[in-house]
Amino acid sequence: SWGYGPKNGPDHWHEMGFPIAKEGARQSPIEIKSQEAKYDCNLKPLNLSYDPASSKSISNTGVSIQVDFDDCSDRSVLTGGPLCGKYRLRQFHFHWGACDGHGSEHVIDGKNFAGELHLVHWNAEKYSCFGDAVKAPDGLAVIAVFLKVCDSNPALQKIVCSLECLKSKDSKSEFKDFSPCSLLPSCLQYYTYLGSLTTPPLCESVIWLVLKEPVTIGADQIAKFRCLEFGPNDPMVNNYRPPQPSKCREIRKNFE
Ligand SMILES: NS(=O)(=O)c1ccc(-n2ccn(-c3ccc(F)cc3F)c2=O)cc1
Ligand SMILES: [Zn+2]
Repeated sequence: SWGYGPKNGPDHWHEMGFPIAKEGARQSPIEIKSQEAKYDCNLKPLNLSYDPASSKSISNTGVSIQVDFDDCSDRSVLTGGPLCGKYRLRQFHFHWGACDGHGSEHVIDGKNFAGELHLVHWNAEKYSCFGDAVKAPDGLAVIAVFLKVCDSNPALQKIVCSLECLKSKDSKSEFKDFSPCSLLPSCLQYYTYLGSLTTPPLCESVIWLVLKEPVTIGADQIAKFRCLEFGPNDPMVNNYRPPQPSKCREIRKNFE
């Protein structure tokens, strides 16, 4: 099935059952040119209210490392920003490169970061389950946080320590009492645009919130991400989709 290799990677997804990859009007990620993003004074600050007790498990999905949350009630929610309604946190996961010079999905003024964290939320006010929300144009809201290789990040250490038992595809461990807001930068200024999931099924249902400020990850920490595997003897690296045509989409920012 689809992946990130030379035969099943992003350039092949359109011929692997996901024509939207080529034909879509709002595909993600995109390159963000900061000077072209329009400051919108009506954009509210992001309001995050996460309950650490709602974290459930961490798993190697075969394409990323993912922490899943209990989204049966409004325990971890995102409101504000450009959003109408309450978006429930379902999972977060990462994308990263084989080396520090690339690995992020969004690109800012031509700069690639070493990785990117995605916190995936769904509109629980309008839709009854994630599966319904993922098909709606306002169904999902994903916060993207760039990872910059610098000092070690204590907030990532619990994740990094759990990777040793998650090397293989479909491995899974319990992962309780983790506070996802510990992964966020102090400044929550953001860019926002309408886009899609960045992997199949590539649904055009995501309101993207790309934070301007990166967070750090230590060289030793990202090295452990690179020891994970897509499959046997197939190191999990470069699990990112490159920027897609902007197709004259408006990008807004909540800062001047
Ligand atoms: N990288 S990202 O844009 O944040 C991203 C990319 C892909 C997904 N993704 C993949 C499959 N699903 C999914 C899971 C359950 C479901 F019912 C429907 C889905 F599309 C999903 O949400 C979720 C997030
Ligand atoms: Zn992602």
